[in-house]
Amino acid sequence: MSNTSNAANALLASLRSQAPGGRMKLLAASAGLAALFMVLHKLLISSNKLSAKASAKKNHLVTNLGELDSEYDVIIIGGGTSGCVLASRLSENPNIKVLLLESGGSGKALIFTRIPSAFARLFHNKNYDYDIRTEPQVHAQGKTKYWPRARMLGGCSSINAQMAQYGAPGDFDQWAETIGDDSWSFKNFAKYFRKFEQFVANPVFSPYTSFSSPDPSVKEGEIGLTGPVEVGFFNYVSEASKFFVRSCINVGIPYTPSFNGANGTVGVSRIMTYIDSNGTRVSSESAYLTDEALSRPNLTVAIYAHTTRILFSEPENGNPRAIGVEIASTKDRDVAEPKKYKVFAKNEVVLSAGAVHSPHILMLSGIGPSEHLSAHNIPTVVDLPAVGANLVDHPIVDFIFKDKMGVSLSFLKPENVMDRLRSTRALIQYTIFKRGPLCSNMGEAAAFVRTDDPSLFPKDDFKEELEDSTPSKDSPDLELLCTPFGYRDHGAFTFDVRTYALHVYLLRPTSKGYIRLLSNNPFDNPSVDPNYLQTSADIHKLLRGARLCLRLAHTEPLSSCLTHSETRSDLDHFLHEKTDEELLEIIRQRVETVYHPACSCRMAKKEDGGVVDAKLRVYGVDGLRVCDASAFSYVVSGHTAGACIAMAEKLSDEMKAELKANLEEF
Ligand SMILES: Cc1cc2nc3c(=O)[nH]c(=O)nc-3n(C[C@H](O)[C@H](O)[C@H](O)COP(=O)(O)OP(=O)(O)OC[C@H]3O[C@@H](n4cnc5c(N)ncnc54)[C@H](O)[C@@H]3O)c2cc1C
Repeated sequence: MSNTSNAANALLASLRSQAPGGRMKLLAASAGLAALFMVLHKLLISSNKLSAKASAKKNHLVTNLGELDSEYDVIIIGGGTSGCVLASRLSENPNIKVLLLESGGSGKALIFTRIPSAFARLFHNKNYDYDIRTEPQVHAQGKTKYWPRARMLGGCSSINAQMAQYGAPGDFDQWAETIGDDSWSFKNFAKYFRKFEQFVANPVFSPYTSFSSPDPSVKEGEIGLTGPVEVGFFNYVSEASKFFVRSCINVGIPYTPSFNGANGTVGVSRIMTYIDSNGTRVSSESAYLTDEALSRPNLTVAIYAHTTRILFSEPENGNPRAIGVEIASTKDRDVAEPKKYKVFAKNEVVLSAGAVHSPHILMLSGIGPSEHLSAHNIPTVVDLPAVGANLVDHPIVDFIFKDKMGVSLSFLKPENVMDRLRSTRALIQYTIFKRGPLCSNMGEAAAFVRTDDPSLFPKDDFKEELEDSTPSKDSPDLELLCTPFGYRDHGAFTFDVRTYALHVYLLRPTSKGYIRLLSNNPFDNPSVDPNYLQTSADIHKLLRGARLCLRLAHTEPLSSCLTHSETRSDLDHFLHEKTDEELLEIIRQRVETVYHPACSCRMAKKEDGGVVDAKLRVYGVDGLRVCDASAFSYVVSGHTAGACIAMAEKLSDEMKAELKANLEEF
């Protein structure tokens, strides 16, 4: 409401101040279209709210925590990317009674999660985002960084950039080696990617076109066709992103039809996305918590149900056992003494609250570094120092250029009447055809490269030897991305000219940080420190990536798209003239999260800093597992949602088999 009236006021103001007689018709047309924009916008939002309310009612999402049963077979904490998969898959067995607890509401009820380009509109809104700020980054000019983390069903899959690239095969082989269990190796684990994927060919564009006439380089079986998560190439791709792909090929990055194949992920391509053929985001809520799943009598999904701690029994034969959870309504988060409820788990509790909140909840429950827990008056249940340690995140650096050819989508954040006209047209196009610029997922194309590739980084120009942190030679350590407009501060700041942006991020950082408690109030955010650029290798690899981005901006055909005569100091047309020292300082100043925190409860041997074993069971306690990005052994060389979904598919299969055996015993 406030956004639309702001737009209307801005439009009226510009009409009053600018309108000379000759432009009256254009302005009147703009006013008409802007009014239409507002009506469409309202209609979209209200129809979405109505259908969301209707569907919440029909699907019995529980909001009154007093209505919950006292006992379930399995309780899952966190209805995010991984939690929705677990709840849906486990409850396929009608004999397993499952409770899913989510701190937020429904994600698919929100219009800004549905429209692929709109996700940043939910950032900082405390009803939908935990609105986390990191500790000051010692190696990045002491600045704190904003970390969006979704509070809603679907979790971060409801607000992410929908890029469906899952990492490199070597990542999973390294997980298998780290934990000493071959079920995690790519050759065994890849079947879980195929299990969740439902590839739908876009008749207008697809590198594979269709499986009846596949691209010769793509083998059938390299992508799943029948899973719940629709993936494909239905995202909008701006002209500049197509030029980016060609410029990458021109500097020597090979074209690849698939980033997820057995041949590795190195190369450049248009990105496959979690956007369906109807131009709508596919989240793990929309894919797994279907009407059919929600109507199962053995599945209960409680929303606005914030877990305050896990409950344990006294140790009987050595280990304490997780027997249930304590919860409070998220709506009471500002109440001094919120009402608490207890729900018990007959078999297992699974923690899927994400890389920030899974270690947070463990520590609130007494599992973590004992001294740290005591400092916050939390009695230790298990002294497990690795909880919250080993946090790794992908750091990103952005470069912004002025667009010369009108290909930028900057108009989606309108600055003037012409922008409003174009965004109205885009909204109409989306409303009627579910196509067009609003279907941009922002990261439209990407390139994955290695910093030791001599064709991109010749030894004469890049002399420094950098430690190889990749798991195998087919794994990249840098990703280059293009977005169809430039922004800073995660979209909070845009430019008053049309812009285009290139970004580079480090895929295998060696810098490590932590998650720690700030207080013992379960509604407070924890302390988050990714420790960006702690190691010299990390910043020097980003420097190589920065040089490559700047080279691409000056390589045809992308170069002709950008106004290189532009001398504004907040744009980057002349950055390639800077010395390495100057560029290193710019990297320190600009580094941000690319939203992929992981490894804070990592799967590894206990003596190597592990929190969970190969079956994702927490060391030293029975009946408790962690399944989400926090359990990654190492962060994947790419985007993290796919590996979370596949991990949850794997655990569901294993738990179903174990629980079936248990149920048959009784
Ligand atoms: C802006 C953004 C863009 C991204 N872009 C991409 C991309 O393009 N492609 C990609 O693959 N990945 C992307 N990612 C990363 C990816 O989405 C995440 O790594 C992944 O979704 C994490 O899944 P998860 O299951 O670990 O946690 P989440 O999905 O974060 O789920 C955790 C859930 O637990 C809930 N929870 C937390 N605490 C409690 C509590 N106390 N009680 C009850 N519930 C609780 C949360 O509300 C949340 O729903 C992006 C992430 C963001 C934020």
